[in-house]
Amino acid sequence: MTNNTRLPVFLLTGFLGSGKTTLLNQLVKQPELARTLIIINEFGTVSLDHLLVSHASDDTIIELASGCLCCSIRGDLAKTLRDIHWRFSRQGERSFDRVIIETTGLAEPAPIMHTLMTDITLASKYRLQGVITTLDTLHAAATLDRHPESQKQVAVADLLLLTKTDLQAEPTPKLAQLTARLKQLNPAAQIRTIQQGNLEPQALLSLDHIEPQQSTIPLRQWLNSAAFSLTSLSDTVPGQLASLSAPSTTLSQNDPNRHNDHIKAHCFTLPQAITPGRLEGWLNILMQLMGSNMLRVKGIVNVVGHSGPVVIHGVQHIFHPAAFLTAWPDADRQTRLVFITYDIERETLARTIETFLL
Ligand SMILES: Nc1nc2c(ncn2[C@@H]2O[C@H](COP(=O)(O)OP(=O)(O)OP(=O)(O)O)[C@@H](O)[C@H]2O)c(=O)[nH]1
Repeated sequence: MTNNTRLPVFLLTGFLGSGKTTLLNQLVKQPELARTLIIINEFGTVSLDHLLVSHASDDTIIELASGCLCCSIRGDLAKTLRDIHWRFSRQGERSFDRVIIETTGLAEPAPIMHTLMTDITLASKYRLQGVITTLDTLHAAATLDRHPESQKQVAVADLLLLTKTDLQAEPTPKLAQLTARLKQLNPAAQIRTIQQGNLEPQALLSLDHIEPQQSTIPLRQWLNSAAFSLTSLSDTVPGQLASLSAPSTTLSQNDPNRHNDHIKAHCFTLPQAITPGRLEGWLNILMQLMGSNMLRVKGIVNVVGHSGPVVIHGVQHIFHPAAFLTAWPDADRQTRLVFITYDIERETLARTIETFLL
């Protein structure tokens, strides 16, 4: 099925109390989002969030309680998504046009994304249009320090929303530091500040998480490798591994690297075309060796024998089918690979590239 026929799904994540429900409440009041089905997952036996979300028609809120979506009740989510097509139909007409899934504050988004990518029935009916992560500006720095889940929520986001900025009199150095840290963790994500959940629906509707071959977002913008290059160490030229091993930045007080975040963003540019066999072999090895720590991998690859770029995109050990585009968007034919990793250093990635890809 094409993008036009599959239903968009938005994943709303963010640490406990960071403003997910407040945002959802504002969004569902917007006419543009009227035909939205909401799935709320709460951890614990008594769930409250679904009571807090007001919606035009209450029967378009589904609550998945007593377990966390990313672990124990992923099957429930899959079943719910399979069933809602007929459950929410009136006289054969589906009564919703999109789905927003609000996760628990402690959920890791990647397993939920995998469910959407790997379940054949779901993948034929739904497409992930965006991952939105809320961060409470007052507590986000400490939360990122203490909770790897929070870092992972940032790493896979397309849109990062900094909430509760109204509680600070004016933009503070802390807010600037937080923004710099988020850019370090996920250079390609958009970052916005919001107050009391106010966000124009278009901010969601314009997201385009995957499938650049059908996307309205230009390829270069989708990859956004320029953002990675700005914040990562420096582009790698094969054969210069010695220089890669040396620390290349001096950490200052304001440097977001000083937090020792486990998550890092890396970008590699490779001038030469790559054979299909090597690309496949390298991807297999990469996934076998470090799949679970590869939070996000995206690439535009110059493959020998193809007139256009081959686009790769994976979340942890699961890759979307590669897309073979017919033409390059501009004269630049270089392969660009961007990674967001957990506890994987740049040198390690560089070595796999040099050894198995080149
Ligand atoms: N001042 C202020 N308060 C906010 C803002 N956003 C959310 N809050 C408040 O923060 C508290 C937590 O917000 P929620 O929207 O419930 O957060 P959540 O992420 O859904 O929380 P959990 O379901 O516990 O994970 C509530 O009391 C909200 O009213 C904001 O922008 N400004």
